[in-house]
Amino acid sequence: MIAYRSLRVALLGGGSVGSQVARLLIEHGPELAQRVGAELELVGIAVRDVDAKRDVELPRELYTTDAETLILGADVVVELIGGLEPARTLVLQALRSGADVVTANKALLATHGPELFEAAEQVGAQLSYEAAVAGAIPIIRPLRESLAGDRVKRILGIVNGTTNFILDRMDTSGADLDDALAVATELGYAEADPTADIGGYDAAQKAAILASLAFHTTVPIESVHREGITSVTAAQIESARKAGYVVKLLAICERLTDPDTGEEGVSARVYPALVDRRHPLAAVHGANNAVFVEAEAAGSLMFYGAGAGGVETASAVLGDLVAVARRHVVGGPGLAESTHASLPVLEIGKVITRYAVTIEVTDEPGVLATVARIFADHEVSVEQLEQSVSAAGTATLVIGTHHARESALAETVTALEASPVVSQIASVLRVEGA
Ligand SMILES: NC(=O)c1ccc[n+]([C@@H]2O[C@H](COP(=O)([O-])OP(=O)(O)OC[C@H]3O[C@@H](n4cnc5c(N)ncnc54)[C@H](O)[C@@H]3O)[C@@H](O)[C@H]2O)c1
Ligand SMILES: N[C@@H](CCO)C(=O)O
Ligand code: NA
Repeated sequence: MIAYRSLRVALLGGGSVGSQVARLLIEHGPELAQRVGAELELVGIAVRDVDAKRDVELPRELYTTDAETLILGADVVVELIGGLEPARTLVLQALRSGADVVTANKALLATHGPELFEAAEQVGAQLSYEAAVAGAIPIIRPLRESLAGDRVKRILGIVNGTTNFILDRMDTSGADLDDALAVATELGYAEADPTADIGGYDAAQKAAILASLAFHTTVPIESVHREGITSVTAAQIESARKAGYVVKLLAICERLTDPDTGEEGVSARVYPALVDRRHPLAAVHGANNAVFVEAEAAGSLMFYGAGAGGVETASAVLGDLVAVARRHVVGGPGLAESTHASLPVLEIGKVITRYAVTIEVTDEPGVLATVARIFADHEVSVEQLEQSVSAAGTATLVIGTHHARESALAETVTALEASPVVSQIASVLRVEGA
């Protein structure tokens, strides 16, 4: 029998993820000890209510409501409370005491990441967060370690399971947003208040985390352009399907050249976009997540799987826990967050992508020429045009553009709206993944 030293693990939060982390830590204790070279001793679980009813049965004496005392003397603190406070204060306390911290808290990292990483670096502790983006899917460690020698050009992520479920349901059944959301709620994917998911806030937090890591640059959550799925209609999805596209809520992190200065910058943005049905991201169904990474040398890589779920997310948390525990055994400082590139984060107007614009026009001679002139006047080049006669005297035009600057497209749309030949702009969607 090998006599291992023991590492004290304090768990903050015993909910969906926390309870599974605790269960697996207890059940797989001996095996994990061998992998780490030290025993992982779960010293307690901080919760709001010790007597709350729980799905996972664990020894009652593990529970406490006193998180501050629990973290004293811990070697590793696992934060699974969620939200900004008290999570921020507790994580800072833990790091300043020299403990390593593992968290799944995307809101905390996207909002207070720099402060927390600095606190960790000051004492040589490590802050790990694989579970914060795309749950069980390994994406943080691949970006941080496997691709550390490469140059990431672009990340296209389906990082919110609830909205992917809703859009997929709309695509496969023809349902409208409200009906698909109702199914997502019934099946337990969507929260009672679905704003964070359908408003794109959750995906924007993940975009900020991914962009910071991929581009070695601090990307504040405020600089992430965010549009949710609330205005996506069944009609948009239907016409996308007919044209060979699917609508996906994408978190996009991209290295690009500032069109005004010629200097390198980055963009982080979240919006529903058209994706070609032949693109690997189009095959991501239900509540699954996938992150498509394009790197200079590695080419295209896709990371796919369960982006949420208590036990699935616990897998990522335990992976981090084993890694930081090994470091405790071996010694040496934790891996600091790299922000050396410090690239400017460019506003949405400077992004260059493709667009599909659907407009309703009066069906008269010269209308097409007028519309084409508006695009040309704003230097937006038309790649494809499809016309169908919708009702007497009106026609629907679906115009696909070549790559164009977002600000030029916005000006084109404003000019179209003001034109007497245009009765309505039915839809403007970006086309991504090409
Ligand atoms: N559930 C998922 O599928 C999933 C996926 C990825 C990431 N995450 C992240 O994991 C974290 C935890 O999520 P969850 O779904 O397990 O949450 P949950 O609501 O199920 O659990 C939260 C736990 O924290 C405890 N808690 C709340 N306030 C507290 C306080 N002030 N002091 C002590 N304990 C307190 C609660 O008692 C509960 O045990 C969040 O950051 C979440 O974003 C969750
Ligand atoms: N609400 C999130 C959970 C994981 O962050 C989702 O739907 O993907
Ligand atoms: Na992950």
